[in-house]
Amino acid sequence: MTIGRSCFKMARKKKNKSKQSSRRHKRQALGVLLMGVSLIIALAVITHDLRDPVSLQSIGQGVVIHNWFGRLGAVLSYYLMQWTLGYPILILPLILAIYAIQILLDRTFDWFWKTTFALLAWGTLFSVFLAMPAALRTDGAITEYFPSGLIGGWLASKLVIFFGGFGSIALLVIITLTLLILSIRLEVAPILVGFAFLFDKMFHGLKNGLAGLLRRLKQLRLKPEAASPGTLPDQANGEEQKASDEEIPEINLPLARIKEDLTEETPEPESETDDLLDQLTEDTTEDLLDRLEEEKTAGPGIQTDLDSLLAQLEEKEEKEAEQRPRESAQADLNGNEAFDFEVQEEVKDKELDYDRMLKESISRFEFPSTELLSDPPEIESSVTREELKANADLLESRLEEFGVKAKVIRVTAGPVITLYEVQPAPGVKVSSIVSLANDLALAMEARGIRIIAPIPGRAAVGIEIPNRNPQTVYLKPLIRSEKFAASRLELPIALGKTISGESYVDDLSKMPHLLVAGATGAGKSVGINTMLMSLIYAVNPAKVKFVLIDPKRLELSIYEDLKDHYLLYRPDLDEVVITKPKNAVSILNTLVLEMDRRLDWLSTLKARNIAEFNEKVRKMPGQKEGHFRELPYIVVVIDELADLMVVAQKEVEAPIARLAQMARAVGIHLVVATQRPSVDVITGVIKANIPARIAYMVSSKVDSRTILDMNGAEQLLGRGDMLYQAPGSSKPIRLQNPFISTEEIERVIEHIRKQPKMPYYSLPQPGSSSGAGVGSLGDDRDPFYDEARELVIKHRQGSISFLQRRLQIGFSRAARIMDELEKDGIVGPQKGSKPREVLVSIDELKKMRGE
Ligand SMILES: Nc1ncnc2c1ncn2[C@@H]1O[C@H](COP(=O)(O)OP(=O)(O)OP(=O)(O)O)[C@@H](O)[C@H]1O
Repeated sequence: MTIGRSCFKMARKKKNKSKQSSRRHKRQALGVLLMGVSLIIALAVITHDLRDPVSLQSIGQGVVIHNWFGRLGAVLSYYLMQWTLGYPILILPLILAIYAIQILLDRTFDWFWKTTFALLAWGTLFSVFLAMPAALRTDGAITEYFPSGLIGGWLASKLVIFFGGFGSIALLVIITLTLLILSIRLEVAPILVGFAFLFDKMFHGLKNGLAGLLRRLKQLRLKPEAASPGTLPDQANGEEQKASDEEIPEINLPLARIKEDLTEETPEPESETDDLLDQLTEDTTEDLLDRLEEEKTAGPGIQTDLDSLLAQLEEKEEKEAEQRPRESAQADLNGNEAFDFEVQEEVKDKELDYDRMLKESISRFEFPSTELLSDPPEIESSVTREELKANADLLESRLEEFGVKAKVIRVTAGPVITLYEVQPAPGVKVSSIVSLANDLALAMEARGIRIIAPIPGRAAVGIEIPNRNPQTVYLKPLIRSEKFAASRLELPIALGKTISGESYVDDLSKMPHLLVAGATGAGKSVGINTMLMSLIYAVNPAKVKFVLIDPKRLELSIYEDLKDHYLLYRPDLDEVVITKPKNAVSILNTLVLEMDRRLDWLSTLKARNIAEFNEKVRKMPGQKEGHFRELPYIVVVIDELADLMVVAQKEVEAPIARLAQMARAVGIHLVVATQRPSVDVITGVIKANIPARIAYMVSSKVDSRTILDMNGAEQLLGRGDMLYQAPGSSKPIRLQNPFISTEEIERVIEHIRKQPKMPYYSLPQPGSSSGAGVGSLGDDRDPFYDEARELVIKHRQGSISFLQRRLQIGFSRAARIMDELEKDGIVGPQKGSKPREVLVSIDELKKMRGE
């Protein structure tokens, strides 16, 4: 039976694989074809030659064709160019090529349509530009449409006719600028600021120039009086001074003024020099040196002033030299600040982009219709009343044969099994019925009979007997059921139908983790698929993300297409649905980091759980954009834990145990499935922290006890027959899991794939030194240490708030990391409110890491 099932399964996998590969090949063929067509069009247009004939009919023998693609190329390029946009029609093959790339990569570029429209607009504009000379020459009466094409020619001629030559050029310039702003997001403000700055500089330059000229003119007028020797206090030098003044006419004007001031017995002659120096300090050193040169030529009479001037100049130079490193350091700092400002702006922009994209994706997201799911077959054989009555009588008589007097008081027929509630006669021990399970199965010709003794809350023993014609439970009616549709559950999962045929829905967020066990072929994979589908039908991809770990391969690979919607993955790993144990360990550790990060955020907002946190964030819209964002739930599915445990038990167990212990509050929920529910796979630590369990048919009582802590699962029928142990309830409930086919899943996934993409929810990157993050578990270092170190060095920003913002962690944690960084000599000590100095360069960091 099991062999049959696994054969069937293998065949299904094979079928899926070959279907996927044939689709991929068709797609690739189409992509290459389109690429080829685009290349042919482009080359035909580029090699268009006016001498070539323009009609296929008119082409006679012996005509030389210049076009690379012969007659067809000549005609094609003629119609494409002359009847449309002229040379700018090259945008057509360009658009076609982009489209072909999309097909080849099986991706839809968000910017495709925008770019297409932009290219069309630019093409048209260029075409008009090309036609402008002819239109201006002929006053709008164009007759030649080369190289502009008909469209450009017609538009250019109309422009010239209506707006005149100057008007149409002005209009074209305005349109070009508008298009530039729209298409390359050209910022006008910085250009205007640039112009303003230029004008300002020019204005000041002009003003200073004029002022200087005026000053000089004024001083020229002062010169004769200043040069009067009689006014000099030092009469002995009078003659010499006179001579020198004559020799050097107007150049020593400032000093002449000093001399003049001295004669007027100004109280502090030095202060005048200071004044002068003050004025000079406003000038550049070159100005000063120029002027000094001038003073030097002024002769010995003014030597003292020159000396003092020289001394002052030296002093100034020293000061300048001293200041230079500081200034450059300052400039560096400023540079850095500006850079960081840009970085912050960029980050902010990105955050705003993220929020905008998220908002748009949420509002435009359409849930899949239940029509995509298959209908249950119209006529399903159901058990008739008579049949049930006959079975009840048979059961009573069989029990009597074994010496047990009992009466069937109620019969409930489910889709797969029927529950007979039996009331033992006075004096009959319940245990005597329980021990009859196997004998009864034989007597009733039934496969597995499960006895519930007693039925909780009832004075009866339950005997579950499989129906002869079991019905399949379909997902569609369950999703449509009131229980599912009207549920206000955070993560509703349609688990199946109860024995009485009622829909059973539970909330994964309340479970909060789920252990699924069952022998191969018992229905685990179908069960996991129905869980994922339930979530897809109920929760927007912005609110829930899946991490899928599938070491068996192929089982969950079908969900790869949900990459841009529901999947959470690490771009640095080479797979989005994890199949390699190495990657599984890595992503599990990343999830531990994510958990830590979320715990931190929750504590910052004083929220007890993710629902409270999201509620608080919703109520602070201002904050939301800057700092906190609503968090999606994360559902981690591991389909076959045993396959991971075999390879790396310790590495896998540690993060699973940590997540199971602490992640419930932060919205990370585990669904762990295994076909080997033995203690080496479901270890005590894992089991103790995963309270909700699903047991499909297992092969032994021991397995049943490992998963449920009781017998019973070994009596299940397979094909989705299961026992669900809800956390906190004393007894498991028997459910029939809904069935979903691969085709249904494909249809739903195809629908989701067409929905607007969600922005990527980034997971924290595990630090390089801690390997795949495993080391961070036992390490004293903060798990964010490596990332923080890299950020600080890269952006040269040693501030706590920077770390808070970039890592989205609380203050105390960021401060702790900063202390660690200081201890390790990455940043300098705290100096007031300024950011700390970053002491290590990016190259040094690389060396530290041994790169
Ligand atoms: N809920 C269900 N209703 C009807 N049939 C089911 C149901 N679940 C599973 N089956 C049948 O059982 C087969 C095996 O199921 P499934 O692939 O889920 O088993 P499994 O437990 O995942 O096995 P394995 O461990 O080998 O992967 C399915 O192909 C399907 O025919």
